[in-house]
Amino acid sequence: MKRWHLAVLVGTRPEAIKMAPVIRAIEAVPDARCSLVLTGQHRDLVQPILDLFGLHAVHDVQVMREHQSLGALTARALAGLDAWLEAAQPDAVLGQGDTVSVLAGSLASFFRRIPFAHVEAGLRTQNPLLPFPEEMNRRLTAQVARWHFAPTEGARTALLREGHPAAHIEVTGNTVIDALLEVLAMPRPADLPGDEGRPYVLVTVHRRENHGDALIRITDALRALAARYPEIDWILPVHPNPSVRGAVQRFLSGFANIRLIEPVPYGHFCWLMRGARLILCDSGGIQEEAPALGVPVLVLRDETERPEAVAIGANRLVGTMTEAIVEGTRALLEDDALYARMASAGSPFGDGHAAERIVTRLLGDLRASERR
Ligand SMILES: CC(=O)N[C@@H]1[C@@H](OP(=O)(O)OP(=O)(O)OC[C@H]2O[C@@H](n3ccc(=O)[nH]c3=O)[C@H](O)[C@@H]2O)O[C@H](CO)[C@@H](O)[C@@H]1O
Repeated sequence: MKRWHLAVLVGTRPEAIKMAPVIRAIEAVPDARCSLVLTGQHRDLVQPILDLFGLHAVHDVQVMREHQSLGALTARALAGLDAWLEAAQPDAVLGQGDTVSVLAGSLASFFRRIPFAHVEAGLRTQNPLLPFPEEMNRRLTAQVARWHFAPTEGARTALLREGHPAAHIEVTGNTVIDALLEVLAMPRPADLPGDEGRPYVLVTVHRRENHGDALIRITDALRALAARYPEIDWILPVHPNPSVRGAVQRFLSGFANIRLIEPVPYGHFCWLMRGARLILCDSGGIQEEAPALGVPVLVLRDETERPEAVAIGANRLVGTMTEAIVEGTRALLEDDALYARMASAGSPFGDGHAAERIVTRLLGDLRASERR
């Protein structure tokens, strides 16, 4: 019996979270095996996720260098992945989302004539520059992908509009919901930052287009909110990116109820989200996870590629202007009816079985192509 060799590429924290269920699903199939390959884009944030889900990488391309440009990073990832693909010759490669790692991985696979499967395909803002460079990374990846695993009907529609064949698109739900449900089925960790019994708002910010002035306006809003609501803790796991860390530490240190903490391991973070009164963030994954937990999100961006959660009223775009953030947060904290509507709006990103659907479709097509 042929044993199908599938390679999964992972560069950053969100890719590790979203591909962990896919790797597990591949490993559960008797005639398939999985090689996990890291690019090393977020080494420190990825390893704890691999440990949490019991995963081991077979190779790390180690792409990161100090102060390198996006071009240099992409070139290093492309060359490193190409060398691994030449030696390993997998039957198909899977990559997720919109990072430089997925762009380099899809292109490297194309050059080696190995079919590429794009997980979380079809997210679009319609603005090629926002978010930068992710919107272009995912559009380019779609050009070379053989399979587009779309999380929602809206993502499928976006792919059809760009001319991708319907037969190559499958709506699966987002694998982040698989990962979230798996973590919440594990025992709750005892030592969570929000365990002191005080209500708290969770805040994360890291998007490149929010570095600089937008981040300063966001910190202004958080200081105003912390002063206005002293009974609430404002908990910020600070992203390791130096542009984020510098501004956050400079403008938010030294306030009694603003708690700057290190990034929280995913196994803890899911529970931290679940216990939050609300979440302010520019993160993509959190916009998907929080509605499944019934926690309202105010999105610190002007656009989102996740309009489904905004359309049903689970999330709201507040942008990055200080007043709008303060006002949006005030409304949610003080208007119980608005809060209840957002918290009970529902979860549009899947049922926790996305990974199974992806692996079933992919292996089905590979087996069928062998018979032909
Ligand atoms: C433009 C855009 O939207 N792109 C997204 C982007 O990523 P993102 O914006 O979702 O990235 P982050 O916010 O860094 O990660 C989020 C994850 O991290 C968990 N988390 C967070 C803080 C913490 O302290 N501990 C944690 O565990 C959290 O629960 C969540 O699951 O790239 C992905 C890859 O291609 C894409 O899929 C995805 O479209």
